[in-house]
Amino acid sequence: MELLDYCRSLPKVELHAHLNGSLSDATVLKLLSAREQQDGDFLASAEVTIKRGHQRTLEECFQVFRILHSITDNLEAMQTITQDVIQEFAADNVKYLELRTTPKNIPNKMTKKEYMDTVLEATVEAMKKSNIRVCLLLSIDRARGVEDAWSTLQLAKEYLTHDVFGPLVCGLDVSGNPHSGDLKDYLPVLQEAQKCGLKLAVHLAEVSSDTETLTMLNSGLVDRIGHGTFIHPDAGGSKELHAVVRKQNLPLELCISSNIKSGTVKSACHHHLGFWKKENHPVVICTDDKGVFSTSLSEEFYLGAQVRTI
Ligand SMILES: CNc1ncnc2c1ncn2[C@@H]1O[C@H](COP(=O)(O)O)[C@@H](O)[C@H]1O
Ligand SMILES: [Zn+2]
Repeated sequence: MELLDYCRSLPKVELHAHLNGSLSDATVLKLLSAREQQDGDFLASAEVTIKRGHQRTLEECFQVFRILHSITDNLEAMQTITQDVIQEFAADNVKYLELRTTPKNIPNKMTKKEYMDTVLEATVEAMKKSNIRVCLLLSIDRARGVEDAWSTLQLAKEYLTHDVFGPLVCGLDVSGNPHSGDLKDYLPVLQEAQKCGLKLAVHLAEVSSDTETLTMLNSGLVDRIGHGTFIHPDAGGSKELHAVVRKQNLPLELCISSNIKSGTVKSACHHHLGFWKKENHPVVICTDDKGVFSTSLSEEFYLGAQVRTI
């Protein structure tokens, strides 16, 4: 059996997938045609996704998210994308999926609660149709400010006691452009989240940022690290930083295509998966944004097999 087919045949777990970043070309086209903007001044899906061998800077990736958000700015679109994305992961033989998304308030269109209710309802429906278990992380976008983070936490807390949605909400994610804001400003929100029993997955060291990363890790609030690209000494991380991650034995969510296509890692064989595997450190291979980076979890497993651990 070909390696890629073998990767497809494996039952898989996906722990790091942003909902709006996971839109397939088919879903983007569906949304565009629903808006009848297909041949207007709107971007075609081919300009949204980053195909094999192509690259964008992280800044350019964040411009892509803005485009995607402009076509998912209503409840109908949110229902469509949630169902499509879950169904696509299920078709890739993903059996357990943790989806993360940033609740958004769009004046006259949806409140953050309506946004999340719609995502959760669509998740329940999608699970009935496919053989997949899905949980949700509510994302805090570090570019949206601390006030916005408090309101997202408040929403997450309300779900914890909800009969149907409660068991689906497993924690918070902290993401967003790593060049925006300072994560230490979010510590009070995250402390409160931890007190409420919410697990915390935090994007850390996606770009070189030793001081911020150490502050977050020393807070004892982080349950899983997203990316951690610049933690290990070979990537310029300090010995202290490496030692803290080892001591806390914090799992790393690794997204190979995302890092290569956004230019923070040179190639699959240079990926830090190799370093952490060699240390026998807990890692999980994930997609990050399967739509934007034009990938699937099976393809990420395939790339992972090319990472050298010598
Ligand atoms: C490429 N590496 C990354 N680094 C940091 N944050 C990222 C990201 N990829 C995605 N996001 C975060 O996820 C949002 C899109 O999904 P949702 O609208 O929440 O469903 C982006 O706006 C960003 O905040
Ligand atoms: Zn991410």
